[in-house]
Amino acid sequence: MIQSVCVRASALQLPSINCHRNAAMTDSFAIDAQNLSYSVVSRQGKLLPILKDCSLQVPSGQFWMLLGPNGCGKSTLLKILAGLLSPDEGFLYVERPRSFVYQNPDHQVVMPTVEADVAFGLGKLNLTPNEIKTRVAKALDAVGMYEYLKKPVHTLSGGQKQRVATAGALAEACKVLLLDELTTFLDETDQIGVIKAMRNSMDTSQGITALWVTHRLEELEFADGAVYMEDGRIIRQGDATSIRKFIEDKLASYVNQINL
Ligand SMILES: Nc1ncnc2c1ncn2[C@@H]1O[C@H](COP(=O)(O)OP(=O)(O)OP(=O)(O)O)[C@@H](O)[C@H]1O
Repeated sequence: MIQSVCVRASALQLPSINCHRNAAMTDSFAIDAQNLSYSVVSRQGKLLPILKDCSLQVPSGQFWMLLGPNGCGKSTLLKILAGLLSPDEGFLYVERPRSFVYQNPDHQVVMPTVEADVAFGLGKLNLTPNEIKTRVAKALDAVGMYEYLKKPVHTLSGGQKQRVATAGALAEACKVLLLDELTTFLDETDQIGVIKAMRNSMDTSQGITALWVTHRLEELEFADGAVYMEDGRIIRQGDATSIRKFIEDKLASYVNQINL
């Protein structure tokens, strides 16, 4: 079964995945993953577990973040939620359509102008030219980029490209946005611009759920909830304030240990 994932960059072959929706469990969650495991086989033929028994639930309409140390499995989990990788085991429900936005801003934008880029994914939807114009304008407005409508994309900063990519997903009326470390390559001003645009688009577009992978604790200020991972496992999930405190306490205890 091919998944109906809106992927912005060049056409990707999506693998098949077992998804069994259980309505009773998932009604209030746009993302509901239970006991997901994922392994790869090394060149030496050894099985390397990457995700171990991961369960998470993101309520519909909320903006959540996924945090954890380098290599703990955040991107792998996000790709499974996007349907780009298949888990070995577990139950998975993600509301459709869903869209995956990549980390590198230069991999996001594919058309010569902002307007054409945001309209890029709409071709398949059988819309009239007026409907396309309205969707593009609304999506660019949500991310604070409407005045850039006619600009060539090569004149945009990294953060502006990320906002245009996000607008592309919003224009396609995606229900779930999966955002992989959008602020990694950005300077501080662009980083704040992208996250504020994301928060604003969540507040102005109804019914969208987003999961945002980040390393930056300060970004939790913009989130409703968060998931913290370590070594392929989900350690904790909950409201953004309590997860921030949990991670800060962990960091403080680590610093204390190395100062002893
Ligand atoms: N195809 C693969 N083959 C071998 N190892 C892999 C493969 N994909 C991921 N890994 C390993 O799995 C672990 C998790 O990778 P992943 O990219 O999901 O982590 P991450 O938390 O997103 O890391 P980062 O924060 O550094 O981006 C890493 O140790 C990575 O090297």
